[in-house]
Amino acid sequence: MSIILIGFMGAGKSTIAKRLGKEVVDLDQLIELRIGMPIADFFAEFSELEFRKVENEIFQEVIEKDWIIATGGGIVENEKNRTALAAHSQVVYLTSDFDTLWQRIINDDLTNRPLAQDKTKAKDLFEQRQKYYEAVADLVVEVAQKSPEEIVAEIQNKWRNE
Ligand SMILES: Nc1ncnc2c1ncn2[C@@H]1O[C@H](COP(=O)(O)OP(=O)(O)O)[C@@H](O)[C@H]1O
Ligand SMILES: O=C(O)C1=C[C@@H](OP(=O)(O)O)[C@@H](O)[C@H](O)C1
Ligand SMILES: [Mg+2]
Repeated sequence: MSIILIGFMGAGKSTIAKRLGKEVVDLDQLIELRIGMPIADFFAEFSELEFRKVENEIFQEVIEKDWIIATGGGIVENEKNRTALAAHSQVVYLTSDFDTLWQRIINDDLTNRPLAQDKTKAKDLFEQRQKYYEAVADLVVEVAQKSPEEIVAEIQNKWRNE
């Protein structure tokens, strides 16, 4: 089994996953390939519900493979996904306080997050999801004030000797 990264928007899932090994997939990138447009455009043209259908379908496909997976922050909203994550043994929850994540989100010029347009709504989402992340995590890594390299080392050390 390989590592699956979960956590709220801005936690560093996409950044860290690509540093953890060679067989890495970013679920959002696979989704954009499948839908043929940026996620933000898909939300606007169709709906979040339609996005979740694609996200859940692709997640169930990739979790069967032995790839390092960077999920999207909302993967835990679906119960079937949570069940699959709970059955997995290397789920890493990248966590931090909301303000740290919000600063990263607003400073991120490369990714347009449709669910991060309103700080109050994003904070509500952050609070609603904590219990789901915590319930399926095999390792919880605080990411504030740590470099990507430090976070990668912390994750690799967890399973190095097992
Ligand atoms: N350890 C870190 N320290 C500082 N900035 C980071 C760190 N990890 C990621 N970032 C930055 O935070 C933003 C979100 O990172 P990203 O990997 O897209 O997060 P996620 O996939 O969890 O939404 C990006 O601008 C990225 O460069
Ligand atoms: O939290 C969410 O619901 C989402 C997070 C995004 O991924 P990142 O967490 O990698 O930004 C992306 O899947 C989409 O915008 C929805
Ligand atoms: Mg990401």
